[in-house]
Amino acid sequence: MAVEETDVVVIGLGAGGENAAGLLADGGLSVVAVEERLVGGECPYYACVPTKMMVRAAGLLAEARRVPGMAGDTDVRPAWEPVAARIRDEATDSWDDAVAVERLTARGIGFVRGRGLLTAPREVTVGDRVFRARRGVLLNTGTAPAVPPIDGLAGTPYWTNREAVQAKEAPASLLVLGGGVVGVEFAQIFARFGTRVTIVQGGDRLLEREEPEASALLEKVFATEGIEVRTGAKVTRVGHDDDAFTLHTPDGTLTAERLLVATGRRPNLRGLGLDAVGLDENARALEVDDRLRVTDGLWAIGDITGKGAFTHVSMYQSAIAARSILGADGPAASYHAVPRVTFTDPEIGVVGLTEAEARDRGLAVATGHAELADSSRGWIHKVGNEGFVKLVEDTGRGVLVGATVAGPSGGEIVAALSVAVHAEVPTATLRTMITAYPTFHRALESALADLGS
Ligand SMILES: Cc1cc2nc3c(=O)[nH]c(=O)nc-3n(C[C@H](O)[C@H](O)[C@H](O)COP(=O)(O)OP(=O)(O)OC[C@H]3O[C@@H](n4cnc5c(N)ncnc54)[C@H](O)[C@@H]3O)c2cc1C
Ligand SMILES: NC(=O)c1ccc[n+]([C@@H]2O[C@H](COP(=O)([O-])OP(=O)(O)OC[C@H]3O[C@@H](n4cnc5c(N)ncnc54)[C@H](O)[C@@H]3O)[C@@H](O)[C@H]2O)c1
Repeated sequence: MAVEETDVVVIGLGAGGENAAGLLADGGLSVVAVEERLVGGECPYYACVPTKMMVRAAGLLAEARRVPGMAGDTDVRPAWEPVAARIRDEATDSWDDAVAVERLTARGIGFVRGRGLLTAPREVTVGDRVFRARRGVLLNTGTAPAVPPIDGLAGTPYWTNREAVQAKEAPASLLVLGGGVVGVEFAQIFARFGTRVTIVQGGDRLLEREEPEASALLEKVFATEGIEVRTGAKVTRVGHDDDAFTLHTPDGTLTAERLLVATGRRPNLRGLGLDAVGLDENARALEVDDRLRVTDGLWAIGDITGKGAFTHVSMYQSAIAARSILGADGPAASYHAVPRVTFTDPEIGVVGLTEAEARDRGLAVATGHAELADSSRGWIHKVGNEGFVKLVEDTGRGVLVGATVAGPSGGEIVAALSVAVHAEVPTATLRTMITAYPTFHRALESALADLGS
């Protein structure tokens, strides 16, 4: 078998892999890009983009339902068809990546559809082709839904995010297994389209990685929207017949037309040939240095690095990895100010550390809190004004190390605090800032005033 020579092989074209392949080609290197499914990965076809189209549609319904008592009357009759059509036609091209492939090849990148396998250092095999990468290999293989080994679940037509974004109609009822980000976003979307939703969460609260105040707020809002939340739940068995799924728990059974499994992700590391380069394919994540290097001639970016499973992290890392592969200088990767947004209503925008994480690191911590409803804008906004600002200060250094903004546009407002955490702006300086009246972000002033009190 003839070995094909190239400078770099990229295995897996998630958001970061696609971007890095382009940067490397622009930098003058020959690049072979290997993707077994769809170029662009999870985000454009099964995750961020289609789910945020759903969030937008569900938000329109919620706003229309808020009209009575504020601005007249509405008669809201949800229809899923425009949502499904938009995802099919505008977002995913019927889950076809021809345009994305064309974008790659137009930049001179060699595209190979297939499963990439590391067969030796700097060597990748795809089917019957073998590539030797002079500079090295970049891995961006991402994650797949993790499905728990619950008795009876395998073999049933349960949904993961991949089937849920292809829904042709909103089901009459839906059980959501898992109350993390995926679970809560889909739960509220479908509930707003009339689906009777129950979240069955193993952890003791929703969004257990975020501030407990955010979990409590979501649980309160979900209750008002008719979404049932069962926390601390243990599902022992899953049943399915033509009409329904049944979850068996020690407290009884739950039944619904559809079941969405949203219990986390598993990294696509198994079967990648990591043992051929002396690495453990059973690891939760690949250990990378601050240039995204795993070992000599091997780089990794995206969800498989365990630095935050978000598209913006994958993109951020792709630029650093590409620079490293090109031998160019530039800032090293730093993760002290990773932002993330749970696109529920209220949105939960977060940056950096939660209070618990800051305390676990042994920092001297002060927190500041303000309710959005108590701000002038929150009071004016009235219906749908639930939310808060929570700041986490490292009092030793006098800087914010984390913040949460929950509420209308929480994911946008938190950007101001991302700047503060990223640039380590002294809280004393933040307190001298002028915030426009009457904006939601004026609540930042109140939260700053509350710090340590
Ligand atoms: C429902 C949902 C909603 C989300 N919403 C958001 C959001 O709003 N904002 C946000 O920032 N993040 C969101 N995320 C997370 C986001 O989707 C991921 O962080 C993002 O896709 C980045 O992943 P990645 O770059 O690691 O690779 P991925 O997108 O996972 O892509 C990896 C690619 O590698 C390919 N591959 C794997 N193994 C091989 C192999 N051996 N050979 C060839 N190809 C291979 C796969 O087919 C895949 O195309 C969401 C996730 C889910 C599940
Ligand atoms: N808006 C966004 O940026 C966005 C949206 C969706 C997903 N994501 C990314 O995708 C990642 C994965 O999200 P996710 O929600 O799938 O995972 P997750 O790890 O955030 O949450 C999974 C939840 O499922 C629960 N769980 C696990 N096993 C269970 C079981 N057997 N029964 C009941 N509950 C169980 C856990 O307690 C946990 O709370 C996120 O961490 C995030 O990085 C981001």
